[in-house]
Amino acid sequence: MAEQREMKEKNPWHSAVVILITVLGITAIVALVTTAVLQNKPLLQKYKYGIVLDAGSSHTAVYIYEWPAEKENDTGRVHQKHICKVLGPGISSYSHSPELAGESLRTCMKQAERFVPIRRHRETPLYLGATAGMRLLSMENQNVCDQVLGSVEKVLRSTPFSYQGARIISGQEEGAFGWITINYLDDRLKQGSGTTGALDLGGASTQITFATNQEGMGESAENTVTFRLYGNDYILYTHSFLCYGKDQALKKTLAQQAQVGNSSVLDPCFNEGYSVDRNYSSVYSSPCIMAGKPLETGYSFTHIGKGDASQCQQAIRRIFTNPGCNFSRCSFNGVYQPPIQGPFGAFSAFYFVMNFLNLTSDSLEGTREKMERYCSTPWHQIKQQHPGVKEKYLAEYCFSGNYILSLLTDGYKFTSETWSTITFIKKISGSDAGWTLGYMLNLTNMIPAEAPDSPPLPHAGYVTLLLFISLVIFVIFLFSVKSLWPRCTTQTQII
Ligand SMILES: O=P(O)(O)OP(=O)(O)OP(=O)(O)OC[C@H]1O[C@@H](n2cnc3c(O)ncnc32)[C@H](O)[C@@H]1O
Ligand SMILES: [Ca+2]
Repeated sequence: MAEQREMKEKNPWHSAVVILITVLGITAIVALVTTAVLQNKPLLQKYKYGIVLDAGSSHTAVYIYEWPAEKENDTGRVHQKHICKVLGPGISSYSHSPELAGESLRTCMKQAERFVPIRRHRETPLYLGATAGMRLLSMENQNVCDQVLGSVEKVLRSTPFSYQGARIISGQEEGAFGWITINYLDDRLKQGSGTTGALDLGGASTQITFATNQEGMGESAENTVTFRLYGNDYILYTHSFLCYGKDQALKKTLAQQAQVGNSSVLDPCFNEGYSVDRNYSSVYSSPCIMAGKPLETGYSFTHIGKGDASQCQQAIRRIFTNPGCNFSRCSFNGVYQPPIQGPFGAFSAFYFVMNFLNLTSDSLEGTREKMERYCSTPWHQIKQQHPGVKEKYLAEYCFSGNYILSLLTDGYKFTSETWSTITFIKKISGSDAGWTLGYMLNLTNMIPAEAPDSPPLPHAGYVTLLLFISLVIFVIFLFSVKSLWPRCTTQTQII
């Protein structure tokens, strides 16, 4: 017994010191890991905001974006918090009373004041970008165009936000920023791998933008945009076709079918049974249709639907001119276009129309067949089937679907094979596809040219490694203490 007590006394494993060291060791490891975890835990999230007004030809929309304050330069962090659609037409339609253009924005701007926390108002940048409607107005009457911009500027300056300017953006910017938006939202820019091309169909213009390799891009400098984003270089092909948005294309197609003096126009792009009286001046009231405009347009005509998709496409094909191509290859109107490189995201009216027609996942042949069927359905039946849909949109879907088919195939040269690379999209991760997000990211320098330095290990990996090393040290320590024990025991036995 005495021997045993002596052994226990001499056994360091049972001594108070060793127990204390063990407890301290475990406590130290727990403290170390807890500190590592807490150190990297995000602080209470603080958000920043940005507002962009998309002053389109058909309407204006106010987009409010939000992002975590400390993650500004991380891709995919900015998202759309709210969209407010301004009531009434686009600002370019206020040419007869420019001051009302600004007034039309007030309701949405009041809404924006509620969506952005008051303490952030002063620092929130506010931009307005106007697109094809204002480009056309500036061609028609620069003075009125300036008055409209002055009127929206006055109202935007009166808001509590940090007003950064209202301007007409170029077609190149519209295309390139649309491309940035969808690739940013898809989180493709940081990876530096494949990107998605952008197809945007507005009311007055349409844009095609895709990344391409350098070969051949020297052919047309005006169609080339280069970016360095997150350390990757991109060469983009982009073109904006003014007057080829769906409203202007409809006017062009109708003007080409109408002969002044005729009291009726039989239109294959409208359903049979459709019949509306129109004035010739409404058809020719656009700088897009100046050519061929008769001196006397004060007549009216009855616009009658005939409902024939293939005839409609023939009529549409005639609005794409073919003046000869001065480059190695062209899309239409003598515009350079390198071979298309998919995949593509097609948004705005591409989506509205194809979604309504239930054509977002059909083959090219399937799309043609469905269009034939839709156009040949009598107008009264179409109205019966879709009682909740705005009649103007409903009447135009036969034209719009055929226009999209023709623009993509006859215009941009998509084939049965490449058609399947197009995805019709409205939103990506809750944010609308369109040029506004890319525009704001660019103006606020939120996409750095070089990839930001990141720690060699992700946070979880860092904590795991720390835990592992601590455990190894602790185990080594225990073994070294234990290795003393038999020696002590032996000594005891000898004694
Ligand atoms: O880019 P620009 O050419 O300036 O024009 P926009 O910005 O005003 O054009 P949108 O993309 O907002 O809309 C494109 C067209 O789609 C129309 N549109 C909007 N919603 C629609 C819907 O649900 N169904 C059919 N057409 C729709 C709208 O009237 C325009 O003619
Ligand atoms: Ca637009």
